[in-house]
Amino acid sequence: MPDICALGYVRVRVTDMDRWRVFAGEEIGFAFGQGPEEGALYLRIDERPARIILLPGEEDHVEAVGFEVADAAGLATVREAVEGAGIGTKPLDQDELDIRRVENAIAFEAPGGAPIEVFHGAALDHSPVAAPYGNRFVAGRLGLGHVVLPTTDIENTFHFFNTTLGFFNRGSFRLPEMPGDPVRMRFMGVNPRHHSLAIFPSPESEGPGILHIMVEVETLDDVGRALDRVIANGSHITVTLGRHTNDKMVSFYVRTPGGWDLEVGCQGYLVDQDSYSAEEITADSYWGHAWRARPQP
Ligand SMILES: Cc1ccc(O)c(O)c1CC[C@@H]1C(=O)CC[C@]2(C)C(=O)CC[C@@H]12
Ligand SMILES: [Fe+2]
Repeated sequence: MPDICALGYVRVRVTDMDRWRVFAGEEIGFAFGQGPEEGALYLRIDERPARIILLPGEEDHVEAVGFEVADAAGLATVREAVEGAGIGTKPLDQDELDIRRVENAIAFEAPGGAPIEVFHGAALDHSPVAAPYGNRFVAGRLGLGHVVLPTTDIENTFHFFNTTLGFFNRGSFRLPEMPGDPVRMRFMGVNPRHHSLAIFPSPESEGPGILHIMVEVETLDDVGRALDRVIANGSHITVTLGRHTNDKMVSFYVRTPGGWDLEVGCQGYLVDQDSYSAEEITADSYWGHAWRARPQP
C-alpha cells in the first residue's frame, strides 16, 4: 500500500480572482470556505476547509499539489524515500502549516518539475458544505479528485511516483498521432479512485503547470446542470460530455480563468487493487469527449 493515501489539495496562483469567484461559485457550484490568506478563495467540497485554494498572483501557475499521508510515520517514510532518491525536501514552518491547516508537511520538486507537498493531520471544518445548488461532491477518503500534470521527463516522473512514492500504476493512454516510439500519458492511484494523478508528456515547461483538475459530483444531473451553467455563462467547453474508457467517468471539461481545464464528472468506478491490472487504453472515451479548440477572439 502506498504511504500516500489521497490527493489532499491544490494551491494555485490566479490573476483574475473576480472571474474565478463567478466561475467557481455560480458556474461550477463549489462551496466557499474561510481561511487566513489575504485575498484567497477557498473552494470546499467536503469536510476539509478547502480542497482548491486560489491565491492572487502575477501569473496563473500551480503553487503546490498536496498529497496526504495518514500520520507522522507516513510522512517520515515519504521524506526518507524522496531524499533517498536524491531529491531534497523542505519542512514547512509553523506559519506555512497554519495556512494549510495541517499538522506537518514537507515540500519538494518532483522529476519533471511539479511542486509537491506531502502532509498529514488536516484540520476539519465541520460547518455545512454550502454548495449553491445543493450539488454534492464525491471526495472524502477518495481525496479531492485527480490532477493531470505536464512533465518534461515522463519516464523519470513515472518512476518517481510509482517506484519511489509507491503510487499504483493505473494504466496508460498511448497518445495517438505521435510518430516513433510510443508516447504515453500515465495514470496513478493511491486509493480506490482510479487515478488521483496523471502525467502528460509536455516538451515545454511553461504554462500554468496543470492540464486539468477533476472533481467528481454525485449524480449525472449534477454534471448536466453544471454543464448548462457554464454554457449559459459563456465559458469555453474544452471537451464535450463523454465517458472515459479507464475510470468510466461521464464528464466534461471547461476552460478555467487560469487557462487550465476543470473536469466535472460522475460515476467513477472504484478500483479493487487486488484484482486490478494496469492496461493501455487505445481510446480516451467510449463516446463523446470531443476536444473543441477555443474560438479565436
Ligand atoms: C484518457 C483519460 C481518461 C480519464 C481522464 O480523467 C482523463 O483526463 C483522460 C485524459 C484526457 C487527456 C488529457 O487530459 C490530455 C489531453 C488528451 C491526451 C487528448 O488530447 C485526448 C485525451 C486527453
Ligand atoms: Fe481527467
